Amino acid sequence: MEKDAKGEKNEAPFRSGFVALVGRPSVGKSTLLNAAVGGKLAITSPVAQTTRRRMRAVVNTPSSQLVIVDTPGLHKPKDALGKELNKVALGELGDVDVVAFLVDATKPVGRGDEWVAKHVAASRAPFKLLVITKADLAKPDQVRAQLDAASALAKFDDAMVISAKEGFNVDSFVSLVGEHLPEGPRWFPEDMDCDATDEELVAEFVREKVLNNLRQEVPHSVGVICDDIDWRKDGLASIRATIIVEREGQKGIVIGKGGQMIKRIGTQARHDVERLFDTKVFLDLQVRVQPQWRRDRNEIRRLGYDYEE
Ligand SMILES: Nc1nc2c(ncn2[C@@H]2O[C@H](COP(=O)(O)OP(=O)(O)OP(=O)(O)O)[C@@H](O)[C@H]2O)c(=O)[nH]1
Repeated sequence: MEKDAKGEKNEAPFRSGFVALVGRPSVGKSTLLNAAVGGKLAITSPVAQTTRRRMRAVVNTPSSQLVIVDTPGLHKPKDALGKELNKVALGELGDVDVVAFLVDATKPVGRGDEWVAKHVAASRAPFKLLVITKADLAKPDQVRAQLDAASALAKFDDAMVISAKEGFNVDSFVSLVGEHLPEGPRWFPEDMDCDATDEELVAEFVREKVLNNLRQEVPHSVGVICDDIDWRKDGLASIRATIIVEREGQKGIVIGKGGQMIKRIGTQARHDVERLFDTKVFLDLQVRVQPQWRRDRNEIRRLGYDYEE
């Protein structure tokens, strides 16, 4: 907490948001992501279809929470599949708060970098950071030349040099990015030290939106289950989730007049889920009344809460 000239407390706002790491294959994206998290991936998705899905990790600091999304290495597409993969990686640039463009210190800046940089330049992300990686493998002159060459590829808001392998400037990367995220809440619990499944994350987002919109009316008697995530061939995700309440009256409140409330909850949750999964999402929300579900220990577990005997 900072104090201003009058000695009054001046609390800095908490910041949170999404960060995309982009760059050519093998530039060091995953290594940076791992180093930033400190070896412990709070949230990862090492599941099937890794080509379509990205790793994501949550980095917590006292003043910020970064949700970092790793992308498949970008390359000039040679075929339809390459195009498809690139589309996934590039889609990420559309809706993140920070884009970090990684350039390998040891490889001459080339047409591959240029090609990725063009997309970075076109991104709407409010903060674009140039990161020269693998500094431990390059001489200072080489790093400087690399900085100059890469800086000319697009308009960056800042630039830095790191070595994820040696931990050099990784903390600075985290704090610089953190400073440029929008004000916002901690999306994920700080002590979340286990992997969360995609289903759990979706349920968490939906539940958050229900609580945000209906703070007074539907207190803790609401649970959310994500019933199904269908990763479609076209890269989109079709998701079904159920909001569970204890009484009919609560169901009406969650649905709202003419379905307005459930629509609002769905839109807000979908937006978050799309940012997290980095793909277009269809989110189908149902509301189910299940009296006293909180007394059913299996149901509680199914809803993702710990049940203590
Ligand atoms: N010496 C050194 N090697 C590094 C550093 N960062 C990454 N590497 C190495 O570079 C190689 C590629 O690193 P990755 O992190 O897998 O690269 P990536 O960008 O995620 O690769 P793709 O998933 O193919 O796009 C690995 O062998 C890393 O060990 C670094 O700071 N220093």
